[in-house]
Amino acid sequence: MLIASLCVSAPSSVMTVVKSRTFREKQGKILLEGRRLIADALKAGAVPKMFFFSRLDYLKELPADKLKGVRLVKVKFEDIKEWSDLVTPQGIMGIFAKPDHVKMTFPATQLLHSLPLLLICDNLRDPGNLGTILRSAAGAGCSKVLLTKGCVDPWEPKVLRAGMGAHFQVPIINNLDWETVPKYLPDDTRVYVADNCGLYTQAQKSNKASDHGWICDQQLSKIHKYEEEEEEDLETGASKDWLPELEVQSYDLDWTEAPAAVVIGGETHGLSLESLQLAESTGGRRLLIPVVPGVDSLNSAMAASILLFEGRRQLRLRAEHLSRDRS
Ligand SMILES: C[S@@+](CC[C@H](N)C(=O)[O-])C[C@H]1O[C@@H](n2cnc3c(N)ncnc32)[C@H](O)[C@@H]1O
Repeated sequence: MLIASLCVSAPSSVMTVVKSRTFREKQGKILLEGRRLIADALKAGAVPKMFFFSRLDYLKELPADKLKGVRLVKVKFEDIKEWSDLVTPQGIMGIFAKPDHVKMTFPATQLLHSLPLLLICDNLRDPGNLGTILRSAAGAGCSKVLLTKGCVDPWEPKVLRAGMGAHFQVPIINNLDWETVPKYLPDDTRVYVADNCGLYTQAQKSNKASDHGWICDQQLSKIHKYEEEEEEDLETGASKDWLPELEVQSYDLDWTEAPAAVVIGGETHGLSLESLQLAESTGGRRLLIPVVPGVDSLNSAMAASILLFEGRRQLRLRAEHLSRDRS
């Protein structure tokens, strides 16, 4: 085992580079911290390039065959403490090649409990929220998590910290354009959008998409926005996308009869038009978690968790009924 002692004159500036999105994107490398996360990454087949550690014991806990050809650098615990994002630094950090979900091996127990339930994150910007969502998705047995362009990088240290190992339990497909999302969905998937519709309002009579039945207040405001844009377009002759009509249903009514994907909207702008269009084209609906009047919306991670565990409950109930019918 070849171990180098690193003379780092400005450790914090080295780590600033290693933790930056530019480093991850240009170099295709990520930083992982902590013994458990590093062990999970190695088990999943992630490729290590370099380890910083303060005690040899920490390296001995890792599988020796995975350390071949890896640069091993012994540093002072004070350095690790300075670089660390953890409340209790664990004395080891590793630089890995950015994992590719196709080449990763996910834990057998996770695969055994995997359900025809997917999650799509639509412009989620908050690292803590995304990490929490990934952890819930792994816990609920989601088969995949798709992140559209505009979401925070899942390999950012704060996302990794909140994810608590979920990155190596469930496949995460990142940086997707909406046009490519359907390629990652199983056949016949219905896409449902999580929608904090607020108060329902009987749509006023008009010739627009709001003609039929009950729709969300929020949807009405979006419709007004698109109507204004449409009027502008009449002058230029350009045609605009129309606002999809999607039924609203309470999240606790059955929605898992086909493979289901749930879209969670971003913290600031909520759901995108593209997510509504995909839901409409796949026969999906809006899922509403009813809240007490006057409460605006739930935090996106909370809403995602409620919906995913409800999806899990429904799928397990269906499986139980099926097995009872067969016996
Ligand atoms: C904080 S909310 C978005 C608020 C945003 N300002 C808006 O007006 O849409 C983030 C996302 O969480 C989900 N969400 C929040 N509350 C929900 C509820 N009561 N029912 C279903 N989904 C909800 C939705 O996907 C929403 O887009």
